[in-house]
Amino acid sequence: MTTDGWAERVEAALLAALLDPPAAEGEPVTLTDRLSSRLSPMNGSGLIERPVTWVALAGFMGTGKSRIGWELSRALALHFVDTDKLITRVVGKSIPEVFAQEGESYFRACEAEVVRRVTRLDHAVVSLGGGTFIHEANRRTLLERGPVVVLWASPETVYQRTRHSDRPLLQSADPLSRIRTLMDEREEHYRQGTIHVHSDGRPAEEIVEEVTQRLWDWADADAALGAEASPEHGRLGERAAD
Ligand SMILES: Nc1ncnc2c1ncn2[C@@H]1O[C@H](COP(=O)(O)OP(=O)(O)O)[C@@H](O)[C@H]1O
Ligand SMILES: O=C(O)C1=C[C@@H](OP(=O)(O)O)[C@@H](O)[C@H](O)C1
Ligand SMILES: [Mg+2]
Repeated sequence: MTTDGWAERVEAALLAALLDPPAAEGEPVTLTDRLSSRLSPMNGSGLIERPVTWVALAGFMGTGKSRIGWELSRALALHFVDTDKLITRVVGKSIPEVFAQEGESYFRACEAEVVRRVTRLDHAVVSLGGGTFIHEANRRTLLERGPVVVLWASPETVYQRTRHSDRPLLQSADPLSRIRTLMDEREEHYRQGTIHVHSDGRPAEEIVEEVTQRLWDWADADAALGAEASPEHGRLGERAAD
């Protein structure tokens, strides 16, 4: 198994996924430049105040990472990256095809590379796959980069939300038992996230609202901690406004 050339392909896919239309002649072409140039028109009417300019969403399958991540990115006027979609784009196969034809370990290697790349982005909401945060190196890289919001749901909710999908790890004669077992195994890892939000029986807008509020609380606490360490750090100008 090899992921040679992956860094370049992931970079190209990130650019393609985030940039529409493609760069015109004379426009900045690095990812960071393009991200800031794409966001700048929104600054015309004043500052955009956000709690953060980067956040990742983790949690079990079906907790709503992809959907809530997308809606959160709209609410915060940030770009959106779903790591599974990125892998699908780079490999040219669906996630079930990657698992069936290349194997899970290949998929995990792709995931690790994608984590390294998306943690170098700014102005982005990143929705992870359900297994991404389970691997220690990914977890460390993500938590060093910024807050990781973990979404939670009961096994029954997960089952209802995933029963008509083709998630490879849930192809079982008894998917509910499989969900329970896998969730038990993974729980201790998910607990290491920064912020925890329940998604059972709640509409997406309510979840996005709670996530946003909790990110503000986190950012304020972080700024207060920084101010204690160094009085310069906590000033308003240091917050994630642009
Ligand atoms: N809060 C919610 N209430 C109802 N359905 C939801 C909610 N969040 C997500 N869903 C639906 O559940 C399914 C799985 O959500 P998804 O975002 O793909 O989860 P994940 O990325 O965590 O696996 C999708 O059909 C999605 O629209
Ligand atoms: O939990 C997992 O290991 C997986 C979760 C999936 O993503 P979602 O959590 O978005 O369904 C996808 O990455 C892959 O099927 C493996
Ligand atoms: Mg998803």
